[in-house]
Order: sequence, then structure tokens, then C-alpha cells
Amino acid sequence: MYKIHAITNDCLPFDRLVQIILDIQSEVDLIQIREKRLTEQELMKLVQYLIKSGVCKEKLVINTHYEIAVNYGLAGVHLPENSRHATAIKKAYPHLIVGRSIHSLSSAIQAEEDHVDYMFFGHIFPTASKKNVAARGVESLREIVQHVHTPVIAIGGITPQNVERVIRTNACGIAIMSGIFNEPNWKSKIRQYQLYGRKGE
Ligand SMILES: Cc1nc(C(=O)O)sc1CCOP(=O)(O)O
Repeated sequence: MYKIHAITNDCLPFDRLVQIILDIQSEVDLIQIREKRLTEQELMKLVQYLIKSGVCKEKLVINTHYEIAVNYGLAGVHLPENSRHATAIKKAYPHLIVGRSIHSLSSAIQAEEDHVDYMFFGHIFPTASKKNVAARGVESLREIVQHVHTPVIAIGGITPQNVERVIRTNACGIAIMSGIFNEPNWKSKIRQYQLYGRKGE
């Protein structure tokens, strides 16, 4: 079964965000807190509240703020493409999962040299959150997957209808934002994403 990462969509009211995370945690491998509009203080509050509400710390990765991941015992941190902190973070906190976004083969090779634990490559298909950049497509994904040993997670515009094409590239997983967090029936939607993996087992 391929990995499923859920990425928060930076626009939900606090209570709804917490509810969805609680509901989906047993269905996905990792949940990335990507709430860019929040201050560091607000992010800490959110993380504290999630843990207090019963969210499993080992399921949580936070975007950029590795100090929050360390201080609250989260599974890891997800870094942007231009971040050069991965090597230093891995050295200081070997237990922390460190992921990075990449958008080209050269970035993928750099991320591998920096010993990240996984990389996100996207966006694979057109998606509302990347309107002004052309989608990179499944063939670019396949090329990246063939060139690196580090797990590659595909992101961007992935739906239950196209997930099979993505996984056929040998990408080791998918990352989903709107397909979970913008969905009224988020739990049943995740099951649709899982279906191809189950059939392929
Ligand atoms: C957060 C993000 N990063 C991307 C990248 O290409 O690096 S695409 C993306 C948004 C993914 O949202 P959806 O699942 O709704 O298409």
C-alpha cells in the first residue's frame, strides 16, 4: 500500500480543522500542518490543542517550523524547496522525519544529497493552489522516481480518478490537500484514495 499524506489547506476554522484531523488520523500515514497564515505562537497553540484532543504526535509533521516539531515531539518537519536546513536538522535531531518539496530533477538530487527522508514532487496535475504554474505531469514524476532512492510522494491535483496513473510511476505515495480538507465527506473520500492501493496489493 502506498503512503497517504494529508496536507492542511490553510483556510479552515480552528474547530473544523481539529475535527478533520481527529477523524482522518487513522486513515493516513502523516498529516502535514501547513497553516501559513498562522503565527508561530498560533501554530504552537494549534499543535498543543491537537495533542490534547487525542491526535497522535507520531502522525504530525509541521511545515517549516522544526523547533515546534522538536519541542512538541512531533514526527517531523516538511521544508520548502529552497530550505538548506535539512542536513543540519537531521544531524541535530536524527529521529525527526525531514521532508522537502522539490520541483525539478536537480532539486531532487540535491534533496537526496541532503539526506531528506522523503520528498514531495509536484504539482502533477492542475490544482487550484498552483494556478499560475503549468502542471508537471506523470512523466516528470516517473523521471524523478527513477533517479533517486529517497521516497518520492506525488502532490498536486491528485484525485481518486487519477491516483492509479500516479502510483504506476512507482512513486511511493500521494499527498492530498483539497481532496480531503475541502470535502464535506472527508473520511469516505480518503477510502476512495486507498482503493487502488488495496486492489493492487
Ligand atoms: C501544497 C502544495 N504543494 C505543491 C507542490 O507542487 O509543491 S501542490 C500543493 C497543493 C496540493 O493541493 P491539492 O491536493 O488540493 O491539489
